Amino acid sequence: MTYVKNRLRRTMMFVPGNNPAMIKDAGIYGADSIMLDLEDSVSLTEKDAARMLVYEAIKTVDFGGAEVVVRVNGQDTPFYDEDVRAMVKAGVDVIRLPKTESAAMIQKLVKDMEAAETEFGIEKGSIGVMAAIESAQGVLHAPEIAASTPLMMGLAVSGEDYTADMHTHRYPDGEELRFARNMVLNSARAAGVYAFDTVFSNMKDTEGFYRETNYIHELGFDGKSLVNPRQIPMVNEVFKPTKAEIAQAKNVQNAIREAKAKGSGVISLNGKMVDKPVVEKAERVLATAKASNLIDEEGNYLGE
Ligand SMILES: CC(C)(COP(=O)(O)OP(=O)(O)OC[C@H]1O[C@@H](n2cnc3c(N)ncnc32)[C@H](O)[C@@H]1OP(=O)(O)O)[C@@H](O)C(=O)NCCC(=O)NCCSC(=O)C[C@@](O)(CC(=O)O)C(=O)O
Ligand SMILES: [Mg+2]
Repeated sequence: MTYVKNRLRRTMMFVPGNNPAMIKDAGIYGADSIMLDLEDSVSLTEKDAARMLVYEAIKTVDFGGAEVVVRVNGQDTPFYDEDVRAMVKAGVDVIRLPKTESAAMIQKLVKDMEAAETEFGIEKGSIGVMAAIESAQGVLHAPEIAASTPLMMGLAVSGEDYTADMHTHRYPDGEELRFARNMVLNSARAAGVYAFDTVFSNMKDTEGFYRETNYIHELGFDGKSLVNPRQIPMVNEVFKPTKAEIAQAKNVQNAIREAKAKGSGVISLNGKMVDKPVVEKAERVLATAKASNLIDEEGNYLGE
Protein backbone atom coordinates (compact mmCIF):
# COMPACT_ATOMS: atom_id res chain seq x y z
CA MET A 1 0.00 0.00 0.00
CA THR A 2 1.19 3.50 -0.67
CA TYR A 3 0.28 6.77 0.95
CA VAL A 4 -0.85 9.33 -1.63
CA LYS A 5 -1.02 12.90 -0.32
CA ASN A 6 -3.73 14.14 -2.70
CA ARG A 7 -6.70 11.96 -3.56
CA LEU A 8 -10.48 11.91 -3.30
CA ARG A 9 -11.44 11.52 0.38
CA ARG A 10 -15.19 12.08 0.67
CA THR A 11 -15.96 9.01 2.75
CA MET A 12 -13.88 7.54 5.58
CA MET A 13 -15.65 4.52 7.04
CA PHE A 14 -14.86 3.27 10.55
CA VAL A 15 -14.63 -0.51 10.73
CA PRO A 16 -14.26 -2.05 14.20
CA GLY A 17 -10.84 -3.75 14.34
CA ASN A 18 -12.22 -6.77 16.20
CA ASN A 19 -14.84 -7.67 13.59
CA PRO A 20 -13.42 -10.03 10.94
CA ALA A 21 -16.67 -10.17 8.90
CA MET A 22 -16.89 -6.39 8.59
CA ILE A 23 -13.17 -6.07 7.83
CA LYS A 24 -13.27 -8.77 5.15
CA ASP A 25 -16.11 -7.08 3.22
CA ALA A 26 -15.20 -3.44 3.93
CA GLY A 27 -13.81 -2.92 0.43
CA ILE A 28 -17.02 -3.74 -1.44
CA TYR A 29 -18.95 -0.58 -0.50
CA GLY A 30 -16.81 1.94 -2.40
CA ALA A 31 -15.55 4.09 0.51
CA ASP A 32 -12.67 6.37 -0.46
CA SER A 33 -10.93 5.51 2.83
CA ILE A 34 -11.44 2.61 5.20
CA MET A 35 -10.53 3.26 8.81
CA LEU A 36 -9.75 0.13 10.75
CA ASP A 37 -10.28 1.01 14.40
CA LEU A 38 -8.16 -0.23 17.30
CA GLU A 39 -9.45 2.44 19.72
CA ASP A 40 -12.95 3.01 21.04
CA SER A 41 -14.87 0.34 19.11
CA VAL A 42 -12.59 -2.36 20.61
CA SER A 43 -12.95 -3.41 24.25
CA LEU A 44 -9.88 -3.50 26.53
CA THR A 45 -9.83 -7.30 26.58
CA GLU A 46 -9.70 -7.47 22.76
CA LYS A 47 -6.98 -4.90 22.05
CA ASP A 48 -4.18 -7.38 21.28
CA ALA A 49 -6.40 -9.69 19.21
CA ALA A 50 -7.75 -6.73 17.20
CA ARG A 51 -4.21 -5.48 16.47
CA MET A 52 -3.25 -8.91 15.14
CA LEU A 53 -6.43 -9.14 13.08
CA VAL A 54 -5.94 -5.68 11.55
CA TYR A 55 -2.27 -6.43 10.85
CA GLU A 56 -3.21 -9.60 8.93
CA ALA A 57 -6.04 -7.82 7.14
CA ILE A 58 -3.78 -5.07 5.83
CA LYS A 59 -1.47 -7.74 4.47
CA THR A 60 -4.11 -9.94 2.88
CA VAL A 61 -7.54 -8.33 2.36
CA ASP A 62 -8.47 -6.62 -0.91
CA PHE A 63 -9.90 -3.24 0.13
CA GLY A 64 -10.94 -2.42 -3.42
CA GLY A 65 -8.51 0.44 -3.97
CA ALA A 66 -9.62 2.34 -0.85
CA GLU A 67 -7.03 4.14 1.21
CA VAL A 68 -6.42 2.21 4.44
CA VAL A 69 -6.24 4.22 7.66
CA VAL A 70 -5.81 2.75 11.14
CA ARG A 71 -6.94 4.55 14.28
CA VAL A 72 -4.42 3.49 16.92
CA ASN A 73 -5.02 3.76 20.65
CA GLY A 74 -4.12 7.02 22.37
CA GLN A 75 -0.64 7.89 23.58
CA ASP A 76 -1.78 7.63 27.21
CA THR A 77 -2.65 3.93 26.82
CA PRO A 78 -0.44 0.83 27.11
CA PHE A 79 -1.51 -0.21 23.57
CA TYR A 80 -0.20 2.77 21.60
CA ASP A 81 3.47 1.70 21.13
CA GLU A 82 2.67 -1.76 19.80
CA ASP A 83 -0.21 -0.42 17.65
CA VAL A 84 2.12 2.01 15.85
CA ARG A 85 4.90 -0.57 15.46
CA ALA A 86 2.52 -3.21 14.04
CA MET A 87 0.75 -0.82 11.65
CA VAL A 88 4.03 0.49 10.25
CA LYS A 89 5.22 -3.07 9.75
CA ALA A 90 1.92 -3.93 8.02
CA GLY A 91 2.39 -1.01 5.60
CA VAL A 92 -0.81 0.93 6.35
CA ASP A 93 -1.39 4.11 4.29
CA VAL A 94 -2.23 6.51 7.14
CA ILE A 95 -2.20 6.38 10.96
CA ARG A 96 -4.95 8.36 12.73
CA LEU A 97 -4.06 9.57 16.21
CA PRO A 98 -7.12 9.92 18.46
CA LYS A 99 -7.52 12.68 21.07
CA THR A 100 -4.75 14.83 19.63
CA GLU A 101 -4.18 17.92 21.77
CA SER A 102 -0.80 19.33 20.63
CA ALA A 103 1.73 19.43 17.82
CA ALA A 104 4.13 17.58 20.17
CA MET A 105 1.82 14.54 20.18
CA ILE A 106 1.98 14.34 16.38
CA GLN A 107 5.74 14.84 16.41
CA LYS A 108 6.03 11.95 18.88
CA LEU A 109 3.90 9.80 16.55
CA VAL A 110 6.14 10.64 13.59
CA LYS A 111 9.26 9.77 15.65
CA ASP A 112 7.73 6.46 16.74
CA MET A 113 6.81 5.70 13.11
CA GLU A 114 10.36 6.49 12.00
CA ALA A 115 11.78 4.13 14.64
CA ALA A 116 9.49 1.35 13.34
CA GLU A 117 10.38 2.15 9.73
CA THR A 118 14.07 1.76 10.61
CA GLU A 119 13.37 -1.47 12.50
CA PHE A 120 11.47 -3.04 9.59
CA GLY A 121 13.47 -1.54 6.71
CA ILE A 122 10.56 0.53 5.43
CA GLU A 123 11.15 3.72 3.45
CA LYS A 124 10.91 6.80 5.72
CA GLY A 125 7.88 9.01 5.13
CA SER A 126 5.90 6.39 3.22
CA ILE A 127 3.02 6.49 5.72
CA GLY A 128 0.85 9.56 6.34
CA VAL A 129 -0.63 10.74 9.62
CA MET A 130 -3.90 12.37 10.58
CA ALA A 131 -5.12 13.92 13.81
CA ALA A 132 -8.52 13.53 15.44
CA ILE A 133 -9.48 16.69 17.32
CA GLU A 134 -11.71 15.55 20.17
CA SER A 135 -11.36 18.10 23.00
CA ALA A 136 -11.28 21.79 23.89
CA GLN A 137 -7.45 21.62 24.03
CA GLY A 138 -7.32 19.94 20.64
CA VAL A 139 -9.48 22.64 19.06
CA LEU A 140 -7.38 25.45 20.57
CA HIS A 141 -4.20 23.86 19.18
CA ALA A 142 -5.63 22.78 15.81
CA PRO A 143 -3.56 25.32 13.81
CA GLU A 144 -0.22 24.00 15.18
CA ILE A 145 -1.37 20.38 14.95
CA ALA A 146 -2.29 20.81 11.27
CA ALA A 147 1.14 22.27 10.51
CA SER A 148 3.15 19.94 12.78
CA THR A 149 4.64 17.66 10.09
CA PRO A 150 4.92 17.42 6.28
CA LEU A 151 3.39 13.94 6.69
CA MET A 152 0.09 15.42 7.91
CA MET A 153 -2.74 14.23 5.67
CA GLY A 154 -5.62 15.87 7.54
CA LEU A 155 -7.60 16.80 10.63
CA ALA A 156 -10.88 15.27 11.74
CA VAL A 157 -13.48 16.72 14.08
CA SER A 158 -14.61 14.07 16.56
CA GLY A 159 -18.00 15.20 17.76
CA GLU A 160 -18.78 12.52 20.32
CA ASP A 161 -15.70 12.96 22.52
CA TYR A 162 -15.63 16.71 21.90
CA THR A 163 -19.18 17.26 23.13
CA ALA A 164 -18.42 15.12 26.20
CA ASP A 165 -15.38 17.33 26.92
CA MET A 166 -17.53 20.45 26.45
CA HIS A 167 -20.19 19.13 28.91
CA THR A 168 -22.87 18.99 26.23
CA HIS A 169 -24.47 16.53 23.77
CA ARG A 170 -24.99 16.23 20.02
CA TYR A 171 -28.07 18.17 18.87
CA PRO A 172 -29.83 18.12 15.46
CA ASP A 173 -28.87 21.72 14.61
CA GLY A 174 -25.15 21.11 15.27
CA GLU A 175 -24.69 24.43 17.13
CA GLU A 176 -22.60 22.67 19.78
CA LEU A 177 -20.00 21.79 17.11
CA ARG A 178 -19.96 25.09 15.26
CA PHE A 179 -16.74 26.45 16.81
CA ALA A 180 -14.87 23.13 16.58
CA ARG A 181 -15.90 22.57 12.96
CA ASN A 182 -14.81 26.04 11.90
CA MET A 183 -11.53 25.88 13.83
CA VAL A 184 -10.62 22.48 12.43
CA LEU A 185 -11.59 23.38 8.88
CA ASN A 186 -9.80 26.72 8.95
CA SER A 187 -6.66 25.18 10.51
CA ALA A 188 -6.62 22.43 7.88
CA ARG A 189 -7.01 24.90 5.03
CA ALA A 190 -4.30 27.19 6.45
CA ALA A 191 -1.88 24.24 6.55
CA GLY A 192 -2.95 22.82 3.18
CA VAL A 193 -4.26 19.51 4.57
CA TYR A 194 -7.63 17.70 4.40
CA ALA A 195 -10.56 18.30 6.75
CA PHE A 196 -13.06 15.64 7.81
CA ASP A 197 -16.34 16.07 9.61
CA THR A 198 -17.42 13.82 12.44
CA VAL A 199 -19.59 10.69 12.48
CA PHE A 200 -23.41 10.75 12.43
CA SER A 201 -24.53 7.86 14.60
CA ASN A 202 -28.32 7.66 14.13
CA MET A 203 -28.65 5.29 11.19
CA LYS A 204 -32.45 5.72 11.07
CA ASP A 205 -32.33 9.53 10.64
CA THR A 206 -31.62 9.77 6.91
CA GLU A 207 -33.00 13.29 6.68
CA GLY A 208 -30.72 14.46 9.50
CA PHE A 209 -27.74 12.80 7.84
CA TYR A 210 -28.40 14.60 4.55
CA ARG A 211 -28.90 17.91 6.38
CA GLU A 212 -25.57 17.56 8.22
CA THR A 213 -23.69 16.39 5.11
CA ASN A 214 -25.03 19.28 3.01
CA TYR A 215 -24.03 21.68 5.78
CA ILE A 216 -20.43 20.44 6.10
CA HIS A 217 -20.08 20.30 2.30
CA GLU A 218 -21.14 23.94 2.11
CA LEU A 219 -18.62 24.86 4.82
CA GLY A 220 -15.86 23.29 2.69
CA PHE A 221 -14.98 19.97 4.37
CA ASP A 222 -13.31 17.39 2.10
CA GLY A 223 -15.22 14.47 3.57
CA LYS A 224 -16.91 12.85 6.53
CA SER A 225 -16.13 10.05 8.96
CA LEU A 226 -18.82 7.36 8.69
CA VAL A 227 -19.94 4.39 10.77
CA ASN A 228 -22.06 2.47 8.26
CA PRO A 229 -21.80 1.59 4.55
CA ARG A 230 -25.34 2.91 3.90
CA GLN A 231 -23.96 6.41 4.49
CA ILE A 232 -21.42 6.19 1.61
CA PRO A 233 -23.76 6.78 -1.39
CA MET A 234 -25.50 9.60 0.48
CA VAL A 235 -22.22 11.48 0.99
CA ASN A 236 -21.16 10.86 -2.62
CA GLU A 237 -24.49 12.25 -3.81
CA VAL A 238 -24.03 15.46 -1.82
CA PHE A 239 -20.38 15.90 -2.88
CA LYS A 240 -20.96 15.13 -6.57
CA PRO A 241 -20.74 18.19 -8.81
CA THR A 242 -23.91 18.58 -10.92
CA LYS A 243 -23.86 18.57 -14.73
CA ALA A 244 -24.60 22.32 -14.65
CA GLU A 245 -21.72 22.98 -12.21
CA ILE A 246 -19.35 21.03 -14.46
CA ALA A 247 -20.50 22.93 -17.55
CA GLN A 248 -20.10 26.26 -15.72
CA ALA A 249 -16.59 25.27 -14.54
CA LYS A 250 -15.60 24.46 -18.13
CA ASN A 251 -17.01 27.83 -19.30
CA VAL A 252 -14.94 29.57 -16.63
CA GLN A 253 -11.78 27.76 -17.76
CA ASN A 254 -12.42 28.69 -21.40
CA ALA A 255 -13.19 32.30 -20.50
CA ILE A 256 -10.02 32.76 -18.47
CA ARG A 257 -7.94 31.11 -21.23
CA GLU A 258 -9.35 33.71 -23.66
CA ALA A 259 -8.70 36.54 -21.20
CA LYS A 260 -5.10 35.43 -20.67
CA ALA A 261 -4.55 35.28 -24.44
CA LYS A 262 -5.58 38.96 -24.47
CA GLY A 263 -3.21 39.72 -21.58
CA SER A 264 -5.87 40.05 -18.84
CA GLY A 265 -6.45 38.07 -15.62
CA VAL A 266 -10.11 38.99 -15.32
CA ILE A 267 -13.09 38.67 -17.68
CA SER A 268 -16.87 38.81 -17.54
CA LEU A 269 -18.86 35.62 -18.18
CA ASN A 270 -22.64 36.07 -18.56
CA GLY A 271 -22.41 39.31 -16.60
CA LYS A 272 -20.38 37.80 -13.71
CA MET A 273 -16.74 38.57 -12.99
CA VAL A 274 -14.31 35.67 -13.48
CA ASP A 275 -11.00 36.11 -11.66
CA LYS A 276 -8.43 33.95 -9.86
CA PRO A 277 -10.62 32.61 -6.97
CA VAL A 278 -13.47 31.81 -9.40
CA VAL A 279 -10.98 29.91 -11.58
CA GLU A 280 -9.64 28.01 -8.54
CA LYS A 281 -13.17 26.93 -7.59
CA ALA A 282 -13.84 25.82 -11.17
CA GLU A 283 -10.61 23.79 -11.18
CA ARG A 284 -11.66 22.09 -7.94
CA VAL A 285 -15.09 21.21 -9.38
CA LEU A 286 -13.42 19.67 -12.45
CA ALA A 287 -10.85 17.78 -10.36
CA THR A 288 -13.66 16.30 -8.21
CA ALA A 289 -15.68 15.49 -11.34
CA LYS A 290 -12.67 13.74 -12.85
CA ALA A 291 -11.92 11.81 -9.66
CA SER A 292 -15.63 10.83 -9.49
CA ASN A 293 -15.47 9.57 -13.11
CA LEU A 294 -18.03 12.15 -14.23
CA ILE A 295 -15.74 13.55 -16.94
CA ASP A 296 -12.89 12.07 -18.96
CA GLU A 297 -9.34 13.41 -19.34
CA GLU A 298 -10.51 15.91 -22.00
CA GLY A 299 -13.35 17.12 -19.77
CA ASN A 300 -16.15 15.41 -21.75
CA TYR A 301 -19.18 14.65 -19.57
CA LEU A 302 -19.60 10.90 -19.00
CA GLY A 303 -22.89 11.07 -17.09
CA GLU A 304 -23.98 9.05 -14.10
C1 LIG B 1 -23.62 1.13 13.83
C2 LIG B 1 -23.63 -0.35 13.56
C3 LIG B 1 -23.56 -1.13 14.89
C4 LIG B 1 -24.94 -0.71 12.86
O1 LIG B 1 -24.94 -2.10 12.62
P1 LIG B 1 -26.06 -2.83 11.77
O2 LIG B 1 -25.77 -4.27 11.78
O3 LIG B 1 -27.38 -2.36 12.24
O4 LIG B 1 -25.79 -2.26 10.33
P2 LIG B 1 -26.46 -2.67 8.96
O5 LIG B 1 -26.68 -1.43 8.20
O6 LIG B 1 -27.62 -3.56 9.15
O7 LIG B 1 -25.30 -3.48 8.24
C5 LIG B 1 -25.43 -3.88 6.88
C6 LIG B 1 -24.20 -4.62 6.44
O8 LIG B 1 -23.07 -3.71 6.52
C7 LIG B 1 -22.10 -4.26 7.41
N1 LIG B 1 -21.56 -3.11 8.15
C8 LIG B 1 -22.22 -2.28 8.99
N2 LIG B 1 -21.40 -1.35 9.47
C9 LIG B 1 -20.18 -1.59 8.94
C10 LIG B 1 -18.94 -0.96 9.05
N3 LIG B 1 -18.76 0.09 9.83
N4 LIG B 1 -17.91 -1.46 8.34
C11 LIG B 1 -18.06 -2.53 7.53
N5 LIG B 1 -19.24 -3.18 7.39
C12 LIG B 1 -20.27 -2.70 8.08
C13 LIG B 1 -22.84 -5.22 8.30
O9 LIG B 1 -21.96 -6.19 8.80
C14 LIG B 1 -23.84 -5.79 7.34
O10 LIG B 1 -23.20 -6.74 6.52
P3 LIG B 1 -23.98 -8.07 6.04
O11 LIG B 1 -24.36 -8.80 7.29
O12 LIG B 1 -22.96 -8.81 5.20
O13 LIG B 1 -25.17 -7.58 5.27
C15 LIG B 1 -22.44 -0.72 12.62
O14 LIG B 1 -22.65 -0.09 11.42
C16 LIG B 1 -21.08 -0.50 13.20
O15 LIG B 1 -20.59 -1.27 14.01
N6 LIG B 1 -20.42 0.59 12.81
C17 LIG B 1 -19.09 0.97 13.24
C18 LIG B 1 -19.14 1.61 14.63
C19 LIG B 1 -17.81 2.16 15.00
O16 LIG B 1 -16.80 1.85 14.45
N7 LIG B 1 -17.77 3.07 15.99
C20 LIG B 1 -16.58 3.67 16.44
C21 LIG B 1 -16.27 4.89 15.65
S1 LIG B 1 -17.10 6.34 16.15
C22 LIG B 1 -16.22 6.94 17.50
O17 LIG B 1 -15.35 6.32 17.99
C23 LIG B 1 -16.58 8.30 17.99
C24 LIG B 1 -15.52 9.35 17.54
O18 LIG B 1 -14.24 9.01 18.02
C25 LIG B 1 -15.55 9.44 16.03
C26 LIG B 1 -14.57 10.35 15.39
O19 LIG B 1 -13.40 10.45 15.77
O20 LIG B 1 -14.97 10.99 14.33
C27 LIG B 1 -15.91 10.67 18.22
O21 LIG B 1 -15.35 10.96 19.28
O22 LIG B 1 -16.75 11.36 17.64
MG1 LIG C 1 -13.66 9.66 19.83
